[in-house]
Amino acid sequence: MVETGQRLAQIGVTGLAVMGSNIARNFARHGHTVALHNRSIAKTDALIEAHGDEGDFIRTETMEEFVGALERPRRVLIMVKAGDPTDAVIEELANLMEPGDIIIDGGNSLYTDTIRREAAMAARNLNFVGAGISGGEEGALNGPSIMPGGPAESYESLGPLLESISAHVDGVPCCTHIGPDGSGHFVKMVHNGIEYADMQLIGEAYDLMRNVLGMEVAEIADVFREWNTGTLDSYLIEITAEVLSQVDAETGKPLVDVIVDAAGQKGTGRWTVKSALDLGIPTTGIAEAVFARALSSSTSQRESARGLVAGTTGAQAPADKAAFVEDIRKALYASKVVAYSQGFDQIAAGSAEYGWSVDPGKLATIWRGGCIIRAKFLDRIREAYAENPELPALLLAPYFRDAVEDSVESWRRVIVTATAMGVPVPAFASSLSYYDALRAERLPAALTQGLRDYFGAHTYLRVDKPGSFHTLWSGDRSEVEA
Ligand SMILES: NC(=O)C1=CN([C@@H]2O[C@H](COP(=O)(O)OP(=O)(O)OC[C@H]3O[C@@H](n4cnc5c(N)ncnc54)[C@H](OP(=O)(O)O)[C@@H]3O)[C@@H](O)[C@H]2O)C=CC1
Ligand SMILES: O=C(CO)[C@H](O)[C@H](O)COP(=O)(O)O
Repeated sequence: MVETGQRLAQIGVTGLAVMGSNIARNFARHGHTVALHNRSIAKTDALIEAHGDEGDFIRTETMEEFVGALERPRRVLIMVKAGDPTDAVIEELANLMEPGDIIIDGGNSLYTDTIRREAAMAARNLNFVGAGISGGEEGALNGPSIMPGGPAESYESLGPLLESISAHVDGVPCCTHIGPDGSGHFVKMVHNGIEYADMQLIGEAYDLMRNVLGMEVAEIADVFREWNTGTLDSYLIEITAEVLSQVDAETGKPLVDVIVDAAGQKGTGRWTVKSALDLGIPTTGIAEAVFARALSSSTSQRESARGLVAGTTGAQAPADKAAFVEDIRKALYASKVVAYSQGFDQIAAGSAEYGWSVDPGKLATIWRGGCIIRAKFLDRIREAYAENPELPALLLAPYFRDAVEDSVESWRRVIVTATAMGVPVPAFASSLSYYDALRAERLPAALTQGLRDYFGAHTYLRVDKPGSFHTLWSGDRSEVEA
């Protein structure tokens, strides 16, 4: 119990599972006094027991005690399960807080929930900050990437605190104010969507080496290790080499061979695709990644389909293994450019729809460190937006345009070979189709418009004159202006 005159905490953390406990330790290690709270006291005690000597923690049991342990304006970071649990904790806190206090939701909340919660809290004169936090367990402890939305005034009080615990790259904190209400959670959602695409592309590259080239897992791990020294240098490529190098102690097999091949998902990738559909942005790389996880988990259907004919008779693996590995690297890089380009398109569209004014260059800057998609690549994205803040698409920035043009022949060879050999490459293939569609002089959408006009009199535009037109399909087939 905290009594008057006792020391008060600069920040409180409620929800002390993987993320909350490590962020609380991170705050404490940076010299901040941290009030701790968890629904069940066991997690609070476990944290104090194991790490109580790392800094100044205030242990609390009840929400009343927790709120009472905070200096004013009170700042509370919620790190509990997204959805109903977050609403329950917000309500409990709001009933105990006073005007001007700040509630920060650091979980993976849906941005529309954040918009709703921010408005509800504002009506009670409380500041609500929806902050995307990325970095997993290790990032939470040693420096995550933090994407806070909410009122700009809240960032004045909160910014220095959050920046102090974030990752830093070239001395720059990986934390910046993103924009109003749901913007922080929106960009975190797209970050996770890109994470899905990145991981799917890595998976396809692995599968090609394994099932087209017949390489051993350890040898593939070495390829990823090598790739991590070049333009693909990133956290996910680095940990791919680690996971592929892991040997299962029980069987002596590569760990990847004893893990069930059904990918889970908690929702952020799916939300990204739903939002892309609503915004009309073709985020195809992320969509393929979400669908690939869903297909992998359709276990009984996959079981029933196992006997389907492959039709790969006569298909041969490329003779030059090293050359094909290089083709895969280039296909991976080009597909990754497409996924990021689409993700940034979606952020621009979301920002325009909700009036957030999200700065893509600032976002690329804070994604350079701390988060799961951190990569050397992000520095190039930051530079691209610094050179031209009005870029029509990331893919069209000179650096990325050159990189993709340099990769496109390899990209095609990889997809042709994969298709001939019956190895699925949904994200590689759809990314190349996106690239081809984007650069096409004419698209078959003209025929779609003709068909729509035929069956539904939906009208079409002409290339040679203004106005909307309709052909009298069931009459004399003359054209009328609509
Ligand atoms: N794990 C990760 O890598 C990342 C997670 N996130 C997000 O951060 C948040 C925390 O994630 P993580 O640390 O993995 O923990 P979990 O998502 O597993 O959530 C567990 C925590 O939520 C609490 N909780 C659950 N239901 C309630 C409730 N009804 N009322 C009060 N508390 C409740 C639990 O309390 P109790 O101990 O009493 O059960 C526990 O502290 C989530 O929103 C997650 O999506 C964000 C980035 C990365
Ligand atoms: O936010 C995260 C990383 O950035 C979390 O780890 C999240 O759980 C990842 O999503 P999923 O579980 O759907 O793969």
